[in-house]
Amino acid sequence: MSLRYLTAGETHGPQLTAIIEGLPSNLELDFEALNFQLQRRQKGHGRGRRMQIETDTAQIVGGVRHGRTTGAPVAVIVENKDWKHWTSVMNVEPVEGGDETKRRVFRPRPGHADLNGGLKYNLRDLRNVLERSSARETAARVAVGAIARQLLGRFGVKVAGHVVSIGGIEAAAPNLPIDELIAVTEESPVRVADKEAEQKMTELIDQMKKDGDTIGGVVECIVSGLPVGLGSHVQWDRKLDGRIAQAVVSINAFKGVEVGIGFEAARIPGSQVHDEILYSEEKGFYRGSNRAGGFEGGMTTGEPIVVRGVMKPIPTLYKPLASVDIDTKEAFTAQVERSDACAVPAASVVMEHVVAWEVAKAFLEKFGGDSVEEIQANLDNYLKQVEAY
Ligand SMILES: Cc1cc2nc3c(=O)[nH]c(=O)nc-3n(C[C@H](O)[C@H](O)[C@H](O)COP(=O)(O)O)c2cc1C
Ligand SMILES: C=C(O[C@@H]1CC(C(=O)O)=C[C@@H](OP(=O)(O)O)[C@H]1O)C(=O)O
Repeated sequence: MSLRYLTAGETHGPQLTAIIEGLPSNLELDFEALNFQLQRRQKGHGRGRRMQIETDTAQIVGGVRHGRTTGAPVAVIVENKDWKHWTSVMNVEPVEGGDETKRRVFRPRPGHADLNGGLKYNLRDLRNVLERSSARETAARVAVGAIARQLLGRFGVKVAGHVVSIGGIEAAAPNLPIDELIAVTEESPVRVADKEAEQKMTELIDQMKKDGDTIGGVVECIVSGLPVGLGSHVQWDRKLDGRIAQAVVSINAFKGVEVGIGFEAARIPGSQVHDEILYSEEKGFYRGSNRAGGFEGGMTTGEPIVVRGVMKPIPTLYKPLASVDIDTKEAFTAQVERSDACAVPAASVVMEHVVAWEVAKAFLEKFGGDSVEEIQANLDNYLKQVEAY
């Protein structure tokens, strides 16, 4: 059975829930490390007041005993502390003129899921769409991805992310060894590899906030320590670069993805794009560069995976854009919900975790076994085969 998960839960409901199926047994989980990833997702300049209310922690309520997976489905819960402020809004059927109607959403926000969701599901309170389309759900995805990350870590695979640009302000290309990129701390939970650029980004976000506006950016994720041959060229839905692209664009507000040099490849000749093949006794086959971002033919090359994601500006604007009242059909400005001005740093953490998930899934497809020991044996056997090739 391949690795899979589902999430459930509303942003102002009691909790988010995720069920993971297909994890091997005997994976030792580090709960502190898991919660650290959740806390990183809450940080970064530009987040709104909600993040001061929440202190995200994962409770594992199934599939783990004595700190180790048993092979059973793993169930994870992340509570919404904000729930207590929303219980009546979420539970009481709105009565005309009653308190609950005040939170009804009926002037959809351009850029959010409000209007499409309302039309599609025939819902006249667009809160029913908003509650699930909110990026609050990404807390559950980070919890799930943090477990995938620990599974990969067990086999020496490392995942790191950083902010490349915000509003066109570019941080210098990091060129940091992955260990330094990973070395995020409590004080600096999200990596911007260039302090001067980070300061300018902060000022831009503050300006946007003052103007009632929002701003997006570009984030990058790197995965190192992978063997050649995860994913496959033989069928479209087995190409791992394609699967990662889908996962990245599935993150709320992500509108683009690049693998390796990405769009730059359209501007320069092939001689400057493709990575030359080299061989040495100690390394085996390797590449002189990694412009391909770790992929050829939908399979890993053995070089680090490098993917970038583009996040559009947050849709909720405190100075709202034009919209239409769904009852009267009159022109109005869009409704304003409490909101972030910029969530690019947080989104870089989300991206690390959705990528970690896809890589872990492909890793288990290749080396699958029911316990980590069985996977290790399969991996060792394959590495021997590659070495002897
Ligand atoms: C970490 C994170 C935080 C977000 N915070 C907000 C927010 O506060 N307000 C908002 O309107 N959108 C926010 N978004 C974006 C919306 O969730 C997203 O634009 C919406 O679900 C519509 O989906 P789409 O943009 O992918 O089409 C956030 C996204 C992420 C990844
Ligand atoms: C709750 C989170 O992000 C939320 C994502 C979000 C949206 O519309 O996507 C809107 C805001 O929700 P609220 O109105 O409750 O403040 C963000 O805070 C989170 O990241 O945990």
